Amino acid sequence: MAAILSVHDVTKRYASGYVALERIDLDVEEGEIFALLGPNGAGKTTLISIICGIVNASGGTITVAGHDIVRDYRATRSTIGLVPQELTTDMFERVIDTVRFSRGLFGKPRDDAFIEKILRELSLWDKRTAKISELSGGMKRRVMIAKALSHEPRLLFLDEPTAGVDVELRRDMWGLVRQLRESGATIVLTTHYIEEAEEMADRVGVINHGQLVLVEEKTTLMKKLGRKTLHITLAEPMAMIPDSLAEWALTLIDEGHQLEYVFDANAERTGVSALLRALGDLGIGYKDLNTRESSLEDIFLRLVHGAGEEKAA
Ligand SMILES: Nc1ncnc2c1ncn2[C@@H]1O[C@H](COP(=O)(O)OP(=O)(O)OP(=O)(O)O)[C@@H](O)[C@H]1O
Repeated sequence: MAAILSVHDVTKRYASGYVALERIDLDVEEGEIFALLGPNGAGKTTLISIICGIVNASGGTITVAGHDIVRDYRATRSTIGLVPQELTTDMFERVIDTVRFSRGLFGKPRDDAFIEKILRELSLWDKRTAKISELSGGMKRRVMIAKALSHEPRLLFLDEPTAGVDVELRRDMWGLVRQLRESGATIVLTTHYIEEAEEMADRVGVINHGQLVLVEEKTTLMKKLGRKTLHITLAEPMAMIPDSLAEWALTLIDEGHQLEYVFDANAERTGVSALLRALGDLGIGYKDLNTRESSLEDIFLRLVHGAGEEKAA
């Protein structure tokens, strides 16, 4: 598949001297959902703002659908839709007017049938004459999406689409994003909710301290870096872990009632059976065993805290 977005060697140094992005290289393919994951302040919004022409890069080049974002500014802008983190729309305007106006801003001819289609898809049609100030938070967000879609962009950026929304609305939003992709759009979303990336993305990029530390297919990432955690519920609580079990680097949890062992699920030898034998030799009884796959969250935390760097290489 062809890249609709190519970011090459992009750096951003703010006037304060702060380096928010360092030599970012990234290709996003047409039709995918790409999640840019990172903690607060990692540089996600800065990167999106540069691609959308709101912030200037200090170095590097970016093309959108083959157009250089600086040289072919207009062509780029009409290819991109941006749903910013903050609601930035006139609260006293009516839903349909603000969406129509957004389309006009891109020089697109008025198309009532198209506006009706997006308002219906976003369940906003019944609210089309309501003032934005009268809508719920979730509906306001949908208006922002309708505005971003009004000029038929091929590449849609969603900056923290579900920050501060409740669980139900978050699920609705996920459904909506999938629907948008089915209609042919490429979607780049930023999030610091790992669950969101896990749920939706085809590929995940992890950004930390202005550096893209990893870009990977989500399923490959979870397999490659996947760990399993074994919980052993002890017959009798334990005060401390015997020295002879040091090689398994166990953790005593649940006030001494459980031992936790983290292992590489893909390894030839996981160490599980040797551990169970060692427990038997020491006369340590157990009542239950339970294993769980590491989630993207575990992987992310390891990466962001540095421990996963060698695995990301
Ligand atoms: N105009 C600016 N001048 C100086 N520093 C800035 C400016 N804008 C952002 N920064 C800094 O750049 C870093 C990256 O900010 P950015 O908003 O891109 O992060 P983010 O990953 O989107 O975080 P969040 O999830 O909190 O939105 C932060 O340390 C921020 O303080």
